[in-house]
Amino acid sequence: MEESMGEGESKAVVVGSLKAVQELVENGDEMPQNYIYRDNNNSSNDYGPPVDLNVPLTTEIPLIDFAQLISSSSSELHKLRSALSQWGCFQVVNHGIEDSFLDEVRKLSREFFHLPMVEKQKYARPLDGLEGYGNDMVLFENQHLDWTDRLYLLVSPKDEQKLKFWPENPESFRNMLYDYSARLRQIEEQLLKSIARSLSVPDDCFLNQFGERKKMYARFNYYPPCPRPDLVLGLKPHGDGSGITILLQDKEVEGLQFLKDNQWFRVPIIPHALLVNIGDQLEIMSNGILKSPVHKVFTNSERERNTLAMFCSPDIAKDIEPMEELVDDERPRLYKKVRNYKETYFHYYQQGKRPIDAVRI
Ligand SMILES: O=C(O)CCC(=O)C(=O)O
Ligand SMILES: [Fe+2]
Repeated sequence: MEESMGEGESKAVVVGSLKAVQELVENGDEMPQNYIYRDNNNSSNDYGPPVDLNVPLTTEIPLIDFAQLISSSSSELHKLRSALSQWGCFQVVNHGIEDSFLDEVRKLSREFFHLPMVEKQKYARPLDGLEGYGNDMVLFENQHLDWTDRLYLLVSPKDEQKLKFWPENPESFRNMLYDYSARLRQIEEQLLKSIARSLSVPDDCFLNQFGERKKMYARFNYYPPCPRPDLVLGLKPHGDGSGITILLQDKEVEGLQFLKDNQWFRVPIIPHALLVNIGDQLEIMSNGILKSPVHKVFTNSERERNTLAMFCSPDIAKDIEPMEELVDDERPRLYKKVRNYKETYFHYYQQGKRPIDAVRI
């Protein structure tokens, strides 16, 4: 990481382990203060009141046909570019993964979170680690907490996998994750090529910048029902630190919202679509043409919600910077060179700040 990323202004501390949100719910505990957005008008971030129960549903997030995209249909490429420069996200259909497999992924994810706590604790994230089962990572005193438990695992490169965090229960969980990530890697590669093509830069240029040792992380998000959806968020507003993120949404329970032109929109559920969004690193590489959208997750008091986010990012040893082809007099270079962007990402993230602001020129 370049110095320019700066040290966070607040000191990072490991505050200690928290109860899983699920435990708070099951024990009927009083809501801990750190989850509550008390002064909704004076939020700690720049995106308006964090919790808003009146956000409209949008039908405008583009739907992209994967098969047409890889056949280089010019209208689909055009749609892709406009989706990514306006919304920073799209839903992809016709991606080739069978509906039944997506349902299986959802089923096994849900089953994991429904195991007894002692069983899940076998995969607990260590205090100073990223991977494993746990809840929101606490880096700062008085940090706001998200109403979510999660299982976070590195799936690529394979020789960096930490299998001790990979559940052996449910029995087919590991195989499911191997299979799902293999399928997603193909989709990721095709998408990176298509995105390049839509920007009229060489097909492989993002893939080359990602490198042979590109990273893929899986984050299984579990949002238990929340007694105060009017005061608590499932996930605070953030842009992803990835290159691109491919999200499998819950098939029945809504929760995701995107910010576009300073207005929040709820994302509709399309049961067998995958939702793709740009992360900060692709915004940087594209010199800001592709937008890493700010998004958040709201809670509800009735039903749990399960999602699976796959974060696809460049090799951390590689420098990330705007591509020369996308810098010119009309579009001067907007971002500095960075390496290992994820390293300090979480420090900004946990303070409700945008890490990408630190690399803007
Ligand atoms: O659960 C969701 O709908 C979104 C998850 C997300 O934004 C993330 O894991 O970064
Ligand atoms: Fe996200």
